[in-house]
Amino acid sequence: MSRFARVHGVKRATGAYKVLNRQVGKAQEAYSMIQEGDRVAVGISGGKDSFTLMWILRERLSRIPVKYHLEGIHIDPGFDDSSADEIAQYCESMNYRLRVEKTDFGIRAHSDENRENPCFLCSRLRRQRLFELAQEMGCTKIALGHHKDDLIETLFMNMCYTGEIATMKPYQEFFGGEITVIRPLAYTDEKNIAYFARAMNMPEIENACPTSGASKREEIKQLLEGLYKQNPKIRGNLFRSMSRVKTDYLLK
Ligand SMILES: Nc1ncnc2c1ncn2[C@@H]1O[C@H](COP(=O)(O)OP(=O)(O)OP(=O)(O)O)[C@@H](O)[C@H]1O
Repeated sequence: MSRFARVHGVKRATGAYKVLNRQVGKAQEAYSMIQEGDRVAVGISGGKDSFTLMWILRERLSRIPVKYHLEGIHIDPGFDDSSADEIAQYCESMNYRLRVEKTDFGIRAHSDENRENPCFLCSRLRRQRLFELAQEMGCTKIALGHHKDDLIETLFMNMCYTGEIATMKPYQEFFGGEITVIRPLAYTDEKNIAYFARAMNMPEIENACPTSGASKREEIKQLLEGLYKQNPKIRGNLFRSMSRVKTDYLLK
């Protein structure tokens, strides 16, 4: 355990820390996500996933031989002023570097001029800005806090709403490899992250988005939760199925 972990009182979360560390290590190994000298922009939303992501990337840095640089970026969707301030305060207290970018993406996505689903437009604008800022800051990798449950939900979202079989990749290159999105929590269950974040007293900063909690993704989440209650093996099987695709048994 690193000095960073001890200083931040990881003892209370030892079990969850061990699982988190093992699964992040496994993802890193499977995809060689971060290499020596990388400048990594970490997308910080104010929720448990991205705070846990920043924490574990920072903690590993003080323990593993590979050296890299972390830059937090928060894209403020413009609903209120207080959440960005709270995120900045927490990051400062943890000594994380953070850039806050004020935008009106959330407001625009919910205005009458937008004919799309607000979540689609908001996340597209946020992603574009995140890419631009990362490049401006000299980062070639962008780390996002998506976890195992997000990947399974995305598979279902794509099947149900776009008629495609696809998910988010743990390691995904863009613009011919100029920038790479990495998802170091891809092998980690949301439950473990939630337990870890609570035990570590990480703040969960209120999301002022009016669509939050009422999205299509939330419906899929509920559906999956129902399946997992019937048989807990289903989560693992669904996750594994994404890397065991029998294309010969699909339609043309
Ligand atoms: N406003 C934002 N600014 C920067 N990065 C963001 C922002 N919103 C989301 N992200 C990044 O995208 C990831 C997935 O976003 P999503 O909205 O699905 O969050 P989530 O599953 O609720 O996670 P979290 O607990 O981090 O909020 C986040 O973990 C974070 O890395």
